[in-house]
Amino acid sequence: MTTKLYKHDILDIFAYTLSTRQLRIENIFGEQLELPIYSVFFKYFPSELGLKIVAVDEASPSEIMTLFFQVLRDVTAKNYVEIITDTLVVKLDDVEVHSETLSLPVISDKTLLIATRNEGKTREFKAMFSQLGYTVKNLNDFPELPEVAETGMTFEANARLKAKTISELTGEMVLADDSGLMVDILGGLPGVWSARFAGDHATDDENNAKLLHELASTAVSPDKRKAKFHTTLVVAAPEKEPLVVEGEWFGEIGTIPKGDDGFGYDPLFIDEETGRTAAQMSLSQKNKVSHRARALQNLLKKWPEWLKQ
Ligand SMILES: O=c1nc[nH]c2c1ncn2[C@H]1C[C@H](O)[C@@H](COP(=O)(O)OP(=O)(O)OP(=O)(O)O)O1
Ligand SMILES: [Mg+2]
Repeated sequence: MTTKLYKHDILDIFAYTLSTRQLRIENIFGEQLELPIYSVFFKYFPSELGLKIVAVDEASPSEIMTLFFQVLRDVTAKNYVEIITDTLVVKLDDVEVHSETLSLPVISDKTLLIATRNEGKTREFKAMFSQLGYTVKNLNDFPELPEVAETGMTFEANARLKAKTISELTGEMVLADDSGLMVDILGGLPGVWSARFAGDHATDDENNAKLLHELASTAVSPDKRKAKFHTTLVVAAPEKEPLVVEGEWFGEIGTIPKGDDGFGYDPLFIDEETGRTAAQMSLSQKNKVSHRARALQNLLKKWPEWLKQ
């Protein structure tokens, strides 16, 4: 007897299994497999549905979410947008996919060009977008594309400049990120000049040293070292009005650099929630709380409407 598994079956099974931590799925022979979710050997059997089950063992929430999207795509052989609008509530520790029409951006060949040469940003975007099935490329993959002069006085102006210029040159949909550190006692500096705080071709270490120097005389107590990271993301595509979102992350500036992860001012930026510097966080930890992660969450909410433009 062959059990027909349709999309809603799979969704029900997934929602049930992930909530009960038991993975229960009927294979094409109608046998039910009761398996604990996190030591699950979740095997697809080839069937007329074209369903195949992949071994998932000790998977992390993001890996299971990737599997979840893969199952949905395999079962319906459709792209994310159709599938996601039917997704049930799936709770996985700190990753939640809601049933209302959450649509994920659909990019034809699943490649997204980021108008940046900053590998620190790119590493974070790669981690975020790979969970949604996309390959991220940046301007270092296209050396023939020009450096865009950031003549804007705001993050949005610069992000628009970067996204629009590269989109017009390539005819592609392009995401740009203009971001920076804004320190209260410095009146919001270095802000849009964060990359050039210590001079036109300053390194991260030089920028951090300048920041410590600027604060040494004026801001001894922690309450005088309040700061935030800001990101403005702009998506530009031919014949469309650009999509603009932003995100912020609050904290304070440390007195000595701590941590080896991240990039830019991360070793000096102390997250207000955890008291750890951004450089003391792993990539996935930072990608849950950072200004960039928050901006991306805002982007994913606005994306479906923007795509229909
Ligand atoms: O998560 C972050 N953690 C630490 N520092 C950060 C972060 N996000 C931006 N920042 C700093 C780095 C750079 O000094 C400036 C961004 O300047 P910004 O012009 O947006 O980037 P960029 O010039 O390095 O590369 P690009 O313009 O090609 O995207 O703010
Ligand atoms: Mg820049």
